[in-house]
Amino acid sequence: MPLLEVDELSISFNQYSKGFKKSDLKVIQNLTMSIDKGEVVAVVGSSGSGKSLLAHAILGILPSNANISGTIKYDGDELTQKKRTDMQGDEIALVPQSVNFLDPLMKTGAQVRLAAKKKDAIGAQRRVFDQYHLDRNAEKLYPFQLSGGMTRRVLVSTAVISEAKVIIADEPTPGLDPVVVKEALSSIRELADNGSAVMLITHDIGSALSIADKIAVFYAGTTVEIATVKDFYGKGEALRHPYSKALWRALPQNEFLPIPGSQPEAHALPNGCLFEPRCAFATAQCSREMPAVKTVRGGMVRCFHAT
Ligand SMILES: Nc1ncnc2c1ncn2[C@@H]1O[C@H](COP(=O)(O)OP(=O)(O)OP(=O)(O)O)[C@@H](O)[C@H]1O
Ligand code: NI
Repeated sequence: MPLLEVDELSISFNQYSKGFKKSDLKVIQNLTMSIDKGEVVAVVGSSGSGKSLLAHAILGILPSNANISGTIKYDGDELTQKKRTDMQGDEIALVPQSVNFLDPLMKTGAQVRLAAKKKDAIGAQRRVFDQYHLDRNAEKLYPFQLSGGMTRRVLVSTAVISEAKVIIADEPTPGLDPVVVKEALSSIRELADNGSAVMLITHDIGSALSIADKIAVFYAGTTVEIATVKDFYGKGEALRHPYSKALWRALPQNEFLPIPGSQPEAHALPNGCLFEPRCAFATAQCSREMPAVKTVRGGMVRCFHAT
């Protein structure tokens, strides 16, 4: 049984435009995915595809104008707001996308200790800092005194010390030098090897492939494919969705072929398949209906024509 299970999740925002006409902006549609213990599932997709919103929905921190449908389950039970309060937030931890999640007025050591589960918070914090190559002096620094790489390691430390069973790392490596990226990624892999279920959110498919077990490909607020890392090779012949194949082929180390067109915006979504306007294989059915999720060769795909 998966530790975290998202089923047919949809999220929209109430918007009031001119003349007080209320409209509903759909940002996530019928999104389905799951993560097992010990597994890293990477969520890849371009900017605005709904990656951070998925993380925020799981953590129950969406803004109040969000409407949610579908279910999110943790260890078999639906994650209601009450269940989240009962768990006191220590089963699911976020490595946030923005350093703004750190308190600028609090020294990093004290901040990380707040998340500690053990009684000996200082000991636990020092062990985690050692593990992530943050020296003794680092605990006395304020967030603004940290380098980019140190900030990332402090953020990861917060998740590690919480001993959370589900860890969601939202874009943990932007703007870091390659050595630090590698280090941050391997520390995320370690979390899974120690038994956590990890969601790695990134727009960098290369990073995702280096540590993940599965890749969930997002497009315009839904999962178009979930494939194992082994399916990413050659010209993408083992992949199931035209968008995943195109993403793979667009990598510099592959054919570097750009995908014509752009991801539709939330206020102008197509009626049928969200990828239809850019798809070379689209038929009349694709412009009429959104394809349901199906299993093809052991992977999940949302395409009428996948074989
Ligand atoms: N509070 C909000 N009200 C209305 N729309 C929102 C709100 N928050 C996010 N959105 C919209 O939802 C969509 C998905 O946003 P999200 O932050 O999840 O994207 P992302 O995949 O994480 O992108 P990035 O790679 O840039 O971090 C975007 O189009 C965004 O503009
Ligand atoms: Ni994001």
